[in-house]
Amino acid sequence: MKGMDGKVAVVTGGASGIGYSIVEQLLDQNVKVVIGDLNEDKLKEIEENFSGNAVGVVANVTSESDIKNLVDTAVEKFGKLDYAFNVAGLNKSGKILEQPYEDWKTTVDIVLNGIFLSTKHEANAMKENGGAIVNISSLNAHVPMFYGAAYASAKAGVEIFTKNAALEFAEHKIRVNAVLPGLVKTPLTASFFENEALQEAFMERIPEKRAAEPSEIAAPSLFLVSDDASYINGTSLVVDGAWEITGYPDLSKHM
Ligand SMILES: NC(=O)C1=CN([C@@H]2O[C@H](COP(=O)(O)OP(=O)(O)OC[C@H]3O[C@@H](n4cnc5c(N)ncnc54)[C@H](O)[C@@H]3O)[C@@H](O)[C@H]2O)C=CC1
Ligand SMILES: CC(=O)C(C)=O
Repeated sequence: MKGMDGKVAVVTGGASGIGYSIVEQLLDQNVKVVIGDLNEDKLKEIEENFSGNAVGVVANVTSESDIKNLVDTAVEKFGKLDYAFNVAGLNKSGKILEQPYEDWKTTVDIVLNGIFLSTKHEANAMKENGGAIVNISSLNAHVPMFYGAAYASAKAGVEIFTKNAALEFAEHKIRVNAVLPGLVKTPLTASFFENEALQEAFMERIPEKRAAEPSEIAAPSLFLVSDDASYINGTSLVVDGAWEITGYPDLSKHM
């Protein structure tokens, strides 16, 4: 992709699933990568496999000092920061009537507050020379899902936050875009694929009749930071195999 050779990127949540696929594709484009994640063992394994080109930093996206350290590491090791992919996330949603407030707060903290902290520090490191940021939201930002209120609310927050950041950072030549994946086969969604009835219900609604592979979310994410997307800013790219058109199945029957 245009302009990527020799760039430096930070990827939060890069030890698994979509984030890891982004890391692999960045390394293929000769981009140096600094990964922030909680999974120390996986970070060590990645560092060993891609010696010198990928650096792992144990970082919790809800900790401002961890995020600052992550960004500082990229600048110290590789001299600059050009791209950032804010991917870390989880889903501790549940029935609203029964949802423990702690689970609600954990979800919003990681999914939404983590994106704020990451974007803030990444953009501060980019503001002299410009750059590009991709925030991973979800189709749930547009379409509600039974028992997914905390996650969906936080992901909708990520989408509008991304547009606000694009507005504020344009003067620094930093583009900020959101990617909204549909169903992707990763450890996060493993339980969906273990429940046959649930899987069938999803497939009835997804016109492509399949979940995405992580690489199918990573590739459009890389496109958005590349020079090929130089006039794309503040947008939301839905990558869902046309699922948004049909809406979520009635999961209450299967959970
Ligand atoms: N898998 C799917 O169907 C979809 C996923 N997404 C979003 O894509 C992103 C990546 O998800 P997946 O790759 O599916 O999940 P995953 O579970 O495979 O990977 C998530 C990564 O984030 C890390 N992480 C979790 N909490 C963290 C924290 N507080 N600080 C730092 N790292 C943390 C985990 O250790 C893990 O490596 C998430 O934001 C998720 O909400 C969005 C739409 C669909
Ligand atoms: C769309 C989404 O975020 C899922 C299925 O986790």
